[in-house]
Amino acid sequence: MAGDGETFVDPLDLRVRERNQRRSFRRGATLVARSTSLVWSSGRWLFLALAALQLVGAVLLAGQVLVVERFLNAVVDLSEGGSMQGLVGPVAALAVLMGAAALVGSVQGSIRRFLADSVARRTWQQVLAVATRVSLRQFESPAFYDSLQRVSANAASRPLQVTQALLGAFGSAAVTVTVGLTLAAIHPALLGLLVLGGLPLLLTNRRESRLEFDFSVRQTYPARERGYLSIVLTGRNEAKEIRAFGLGRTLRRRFDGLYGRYQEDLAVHLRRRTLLSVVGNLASALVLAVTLFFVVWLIAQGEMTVAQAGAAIVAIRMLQGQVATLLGSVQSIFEAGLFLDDVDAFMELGPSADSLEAGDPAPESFAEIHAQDVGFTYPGSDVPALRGVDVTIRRGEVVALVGENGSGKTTLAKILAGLYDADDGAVRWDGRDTRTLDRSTVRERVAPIFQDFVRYAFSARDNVEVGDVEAPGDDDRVRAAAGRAGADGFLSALPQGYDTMLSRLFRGGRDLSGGQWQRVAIARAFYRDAPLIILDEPTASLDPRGEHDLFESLRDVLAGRTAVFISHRFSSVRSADRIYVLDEGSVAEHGTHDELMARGGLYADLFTLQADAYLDPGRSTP
Ligand SMILES: Nc1ncnc2c1ncn2[C@@H]1O[C@H](COP(=O)(O)OP(=O)(O)OP(=O)(O)O)[C@@H](O)[C@H]1O
Repeated sequence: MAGDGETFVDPLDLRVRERNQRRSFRRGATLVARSTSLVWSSGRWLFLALAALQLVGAVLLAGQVLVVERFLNAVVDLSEGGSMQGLVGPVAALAVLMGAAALVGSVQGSIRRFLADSVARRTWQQVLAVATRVSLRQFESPAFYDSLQRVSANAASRPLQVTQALLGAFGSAAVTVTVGLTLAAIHPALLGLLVLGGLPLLLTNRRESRLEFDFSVRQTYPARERGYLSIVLTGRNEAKEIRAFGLGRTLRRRFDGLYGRYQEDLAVHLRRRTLLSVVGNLASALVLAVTLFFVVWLIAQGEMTVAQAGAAIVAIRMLQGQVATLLGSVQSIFEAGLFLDDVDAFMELGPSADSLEAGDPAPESFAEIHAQDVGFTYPGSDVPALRGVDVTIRRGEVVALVGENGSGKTTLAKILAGLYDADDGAVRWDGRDTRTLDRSTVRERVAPIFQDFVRYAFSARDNVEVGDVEAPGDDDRVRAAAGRAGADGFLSALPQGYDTMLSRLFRGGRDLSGGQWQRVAIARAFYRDAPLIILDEPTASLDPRGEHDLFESLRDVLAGRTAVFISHRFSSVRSADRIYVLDEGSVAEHGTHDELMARGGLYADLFTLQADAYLDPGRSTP
């Protein structure tokens, strides 16, 4: 991953890396080739059209220089007693050329904007395709996550920068060559003076861009602080607490203080930049004055006509602007280089994502799933989350996982759901190691609902249907699943029924209570026609009656399907066919409720603790 190992990558470090990256010719050539292939693959016809228009634009500019010479010749003729007619041709040609250049410029602007958008779209397609397919394990790696964040944060602006810079570089290179040749044809020495005139601007521009860079590095951290405060001050979730604790004024003052300091720094920075720019332009103007004297001298020597001199001056002004654009574009390509590196590193994850989809499809159903001697350690962690876990789940059973916080229940559920592969041991479906099966088909056979299920800002119907997006939308099935999860009543009563948007973020949207959301999530699992359902604390937000009803009807609702559920409420667990008690990543004991109570081990302790707390008001709940 971009060579960062597992460490957190601070955006500030990135900017410093950006500044310190090699700016060799080779790197520049690689980046130009990389940018060209990105832009080409996003819209080759638009790219070709732009390149052609740029050539046309360059020729039109060179043409203007030549026509200026003819125009000045006609002016000189006029002053020496010639007729006005001689002026008509050059003036008309100049008007046509300038009009055509303006037209070409505006068409280019529109095409460039559209092309930049196509590049952004293509980048998003590639990044999102990889982001939604890579192993979940990648999300445990800070380096991966940082890379993903960087790529997505930049995906909106950097493709535009790459496109503009690339086209800017091509365009100004074309103009520099054509107008430069025209100038050299007038007098070769003028090219040397032109380079000399550009030198002060080049030096001060470099210095200016360094100043700008240092300024933005210095501002990165306070800008992030400001950004965070603005999120807190405007966030929907934070709004309650901001009011309850009266934090608004204090946080606003903090935000404004940061802004004030930023503006003070900005004023100093802008003063420095202006000074540099004035120095650069004065020096350049000085060289221009020398060039003008030189031109006058050439005229006096009879080596140049007045008309040629005028055309040369026009060409020099044009070239100065073009050289500045060329330098700026090259600078921009280097700046975008790290983004392109990030995208490439990210794309390399694509093939490893594909390898997860190799293998036979998982069987439609199973007689027995056996997690055998399973061990698992989260990336970046030293302590295993699971060790030698042995769990058997037979078709049609209801199996419960219990244990204290952090004992490994959710981790085991994720492995059973095919979201992680075990590091040691194996999960076998009727004897077949799931690692040899196409993982996407294993996931299709499981319907898991985790504690932190997603509350999609979609309609109520969509919130149930996300349980099985491949299935053709079926209202009856949606209602049936919601009914089994006890959600049909309140969803039907919403203003637009199942079409109601379940979020206040959108017009006409409604929010649900925590318990209602949990029922919608359970409906999602029931909607999926999977042989195995995994419910991670499905009743945590349900009221006691809701919880009781759900477990009472669980076997009916499952209709022969197998369920693994995790719960801290022992009252809901006791009816399970088998209960596995996890302790620090291992199975401490297992059996039915009666067997485990008779054994008098950890389960019996925890059960008694909870039961006593309900019965004896003097004791606190565990
Ligand atoms: N993403 C992660 N990265 C590193 N360690 C993790 C991660 N998720 C969980 N862990 C660790 O793995 C262990 C098992 O966590 P797990 O979430 O499976 O426990 P749990 O039994 O489901 O807990 P709870 O009852 O609180 O939900 C814990 O020590 C936890 O700190």
